[in-house]
Amino acid sequence: MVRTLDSVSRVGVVGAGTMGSGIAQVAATAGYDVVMRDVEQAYIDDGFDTIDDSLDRLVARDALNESDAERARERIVGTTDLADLAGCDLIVEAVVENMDIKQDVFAELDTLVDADVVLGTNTSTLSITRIAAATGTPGRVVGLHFMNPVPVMDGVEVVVGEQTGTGAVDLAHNFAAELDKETWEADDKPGFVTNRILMPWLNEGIRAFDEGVATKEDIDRGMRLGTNVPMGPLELADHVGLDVVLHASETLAEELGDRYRPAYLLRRKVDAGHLGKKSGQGFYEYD
Ligand SMILES: NC(=O)c1ccc[n+]([C@@H]2O[C@H](COP(=O)([O-])OP(=O)(O)OC[C@H]3O[C@@H](n4cnc5c(N)ncnc54)[C@H](O)[C@@H]3O)[C@@H](O)[C@H]2O)c1
Repeated sequence: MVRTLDSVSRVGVVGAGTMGSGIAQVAATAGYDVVMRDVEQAYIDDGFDTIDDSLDRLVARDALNESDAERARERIVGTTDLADLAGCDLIVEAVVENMDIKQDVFAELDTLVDADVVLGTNTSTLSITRIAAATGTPGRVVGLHFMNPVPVMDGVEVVVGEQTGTGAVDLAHNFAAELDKETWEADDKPGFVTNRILMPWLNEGIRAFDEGVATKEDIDRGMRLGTNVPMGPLELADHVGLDVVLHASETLAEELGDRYRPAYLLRRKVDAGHLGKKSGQGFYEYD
């Protein structure tokens, strides 16, 4: 038996980067006390800067009132000490997308937190089952795949590993609902639903551009106007980060074969350090 939502009041978030800071923010906004852990104080400080900016933007557009934003901010505590997660009722891991690092984190968490605490992972492409294998309690490990940017996106993908128990799955859905997110469920197969379909779509957009099918602007316009998506493949790839798209595509290609092979131009952009919006240049240029 794992803890149900009624007994969750403190949430531990491992990793204070793009996703961890967002998850900490939405959990705190929903009223949970949050302990956010990263390996260095500088990363925690960056995480808090991201949270402050995001809360300010929400207040500016009247999506959140100022006192609720302040209260949310006060509910989040940062730490570099994993042991500070010991009293948490639910853990969400959002460290770098690397199996060895995630397995180390889960092995440590397994001995640190009570045996009925659900351990969620925000992995985009890695096997939940393999992450869970680093623990002695794989039944409590579940995929809790938030979308970027977490405070803006409405959906969370719940991923069920080979040994994930129904209690952990139920808690994942219920917790996401408490954060005002809708969920869908995927079996633990490479890329789950979202990245399995998104990654080849992005790569095909990049190949279409490289092969001269249309200008980059027209590829994006065509997909926006033609299929009613908010962003076309080249602008979305820039937004996600070209290094992130490359890494995810490589992981999926290892498992699913050639149809997931990254586009040549994607690799060339990453080799050049053109990573998209975050580096100021990708398929487009940014200020
Ligand atoms: N960025 C996205 O668009 C996106 C979307 C969905 C899911 N994800 C997944 O979320 C996870 C995190 O991605 P991100 O974009 O936030 O990465 P990020 O690089 O912004 O942040 C990762 C953080 O983890 C920290 N970290 C590394 N080892 C740690 C440890 N042992 N303990 C605590 N912190 C540690 C790093 O210092 C860094 O601050 C990955 O699994 C990624 O695949 C990312």
